[in-house]
Amino acid sequence: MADRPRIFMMTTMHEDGMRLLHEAGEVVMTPSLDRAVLLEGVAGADAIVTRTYGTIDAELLDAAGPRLRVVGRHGVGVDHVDVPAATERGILVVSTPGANKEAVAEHVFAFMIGLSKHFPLQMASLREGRFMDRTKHMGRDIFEKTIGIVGFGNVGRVVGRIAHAAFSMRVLYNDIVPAPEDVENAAGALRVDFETALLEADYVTMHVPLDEGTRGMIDRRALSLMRPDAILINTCRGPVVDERAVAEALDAGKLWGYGADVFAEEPPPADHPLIGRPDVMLTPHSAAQTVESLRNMATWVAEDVSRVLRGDPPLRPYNDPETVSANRSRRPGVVG
Ligand SMILES: NC(=O)C1=CN([C@@H]2O[C@H](COP(=O)(O)OP(=O)(O)OC[C@H]3O[C@@H](n4cnc5c(N)ncnc54)[C@H](O)[C@@H]3O)[C@@H](O)[C@H]2O)C=CC1
Ligand SMILES: O=C(O)C(=O)COP(=O)(O)O
Repeated sequence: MADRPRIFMMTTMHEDGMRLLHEAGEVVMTPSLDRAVLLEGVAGADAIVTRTYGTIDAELLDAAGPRLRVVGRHGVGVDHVDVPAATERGILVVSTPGANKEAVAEHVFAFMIGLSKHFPLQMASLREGRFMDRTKHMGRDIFEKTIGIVGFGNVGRVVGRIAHAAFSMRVLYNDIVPAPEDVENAAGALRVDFETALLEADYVTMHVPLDEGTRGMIDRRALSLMRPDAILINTCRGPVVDERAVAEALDAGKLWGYGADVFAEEPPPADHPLIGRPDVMLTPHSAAQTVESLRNMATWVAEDVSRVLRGDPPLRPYNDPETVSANRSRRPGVVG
């Protein structure tokens, strides 16, 4: 069919989601995320599907042309999408909130357990034939310690529930919006200000979106408030944490360990100050890369992109459909 919607993919994804998109339109996969390739390839698209990489700004939206109706975000963070520019142009943005919350929360506990028990050091001892060094690195238990959860949304709440139910932890959270009482109760969680979370927590874990209010939230000052034996975890976005300040705190013995799935720059440079240290655990933005989470993200985004393309309201809009629709009707030359 000549007039099938054109779905421009900036990434591949789980086959269950791909199948839905192939039913909804003509799927075109970009051969690379090179800017010039994207600007050329996106022309004439009705939909764009993105994951974490490849900036979707006003220029790219304009390069798509007047048919573009929807940007589908496989995943949660939309810091690489200019949402106001999309709204202004009458383009819906849909995402998959909650699709990866268990995957990321479990990843947080992998870091918490691994760093508390000195896994990097102990595994190196074993690998290097120093088995009897087993007593050299005194770990610690998580049971009944205090966790400070910064950002108590989908991921933060699962972290809170696990901390409470599995480790009997004291759960403090900091969020700009108070959680409903039943949500707080499910995690035995108490809302505190940012400084209190930093001052009192044995584990501080970051679950905020990257925006102007959260960029550099964990800086030298924040680190100086934390306990010297605290463990800091960052699975949200690299720029939320000042990595150099973390390296300095670790060097000065003012932080027990750092676990991160995200970096200020991705991929990080080879001479990154944290890579290779025994007091950190780092993964390559892989917290959401589990079977269940990948299937959720792919099928949920494909479902919403398909809905929008056939004129149905999306289930998980990120921008306001009414504003989008009003702006769209005012745009000259738009299609559909
Ligand atoms: N490593 C990975 O693969 C993944 C990373 N992420 C990142 O983690 C972030 C959080 O994910 P979700 O919990 O699913 O998002 P969410 O949107 O459900 O929760 C974010 C929470 O942060 C709060 N918040 C916003 N600004 C704040 C501030 N200045 N101080 C305190 N709280 C603030 C919000 O009110 C909200 O409750 C995402 O935005 C994304 O960037 C999410 C999933 C996977
Ligand atoms: O959901 C997010 O924000 C993530 O960072 C992971 O998303 P991805 O697997 O890159 O689509």
